[in-house]
Amino acid sequence: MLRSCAARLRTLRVLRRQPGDARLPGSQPGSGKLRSFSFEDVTEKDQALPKPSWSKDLRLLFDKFMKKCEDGSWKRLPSYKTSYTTSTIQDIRAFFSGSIPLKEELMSQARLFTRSFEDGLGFEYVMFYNDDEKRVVCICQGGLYLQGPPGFLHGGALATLIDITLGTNAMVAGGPVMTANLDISFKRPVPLCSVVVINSQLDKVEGRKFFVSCNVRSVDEQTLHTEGTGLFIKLEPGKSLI
Ligand SMILES: CCCCCCCCCCCCCCCCCC(=O)SCCNC(=O)CCNC(=O)[C@H](O)C(C)(C)COP(=O)(O)OP(=O)(O)OC[C@H]1O[C@@H](n2cnc3c(N)ncnc32)[C@H](O)[C@@H]1OP(=O)(O)O
Repeated sequence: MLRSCAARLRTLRVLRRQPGDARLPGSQPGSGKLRSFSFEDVTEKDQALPKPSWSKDLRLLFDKFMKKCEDGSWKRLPSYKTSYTTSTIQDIRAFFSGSIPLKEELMSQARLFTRSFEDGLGFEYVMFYNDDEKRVVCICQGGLYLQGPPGFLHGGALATLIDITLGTNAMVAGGPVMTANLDISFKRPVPLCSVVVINSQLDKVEGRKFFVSCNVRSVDEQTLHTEGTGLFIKLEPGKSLI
């Protein structure tokens, strides 16, 4: 497994040097400098689709869940490198009542943490949502740059994946939320480059409070790696965050 990860790393290093790389909108490829930027420049590519860096396990799981999407009971959730799309930036600013602390030019350089690594080296994941069951499943593969103990996934990386899965579950049910509390029990370490499944469930909604829980299991479901619960608070339009 680690050997295939190393091969992917070599391939990615070669790919990284190719010209015309538009992964960082606003940057001149190869110049190392940032040019002035307009949001219209963003050509967002859906990151939650198969890539060469995906392992066979991740591809098989992806196919399995795409099959479940065919009758409409499950939906694949697209995912982008920014936390927003070109058309929603004004809505987001209005929603947060001007309390986004970054200037627009810097905002244009900001990236969703989990989509900031090069393909295969960081977080590779796809989420699927079942509206009737209020469940979100995240299939994910933590790459070589997410190491904690030698050969294993960093606990903070796993906590991040849990946070975005639980947060997405709350968000698809109730709109924009922020994490107020996360409680995670690490039971068995996750081997680096392996694939795990985060199964989350919306347990309860009390006013603006969304209570969500999850477990993290190996692909063969034999190993329970982690359990977690989270509290997410629905944001109120116009209420400043800071
Ligand atoms: C149009 C916009 C669209 C945007 C779309 C963008 C698309 C993004 C797509 C990417 C997907 C990402 C998914 C999200 C996952 C990442 C989340 C983060 O990292 S987030 C980053 C990390 N997180 C942060 O940085 C958050 C920092 N914290 C905060 O900003 C605020 O504390 C708050 C917003 C969480 C709540 O503030 P506030 O609105 O003023 O709330 P109140 O004081 O009024 O309380 C309301 C109720 O909640 C209770 N309650 C509250 N807190 C707690 C608690 N800890 N413990 C227990 N309970 C708590 C409180 O007792 C009350 O209960 P009750 O009396 O009604 O019964």
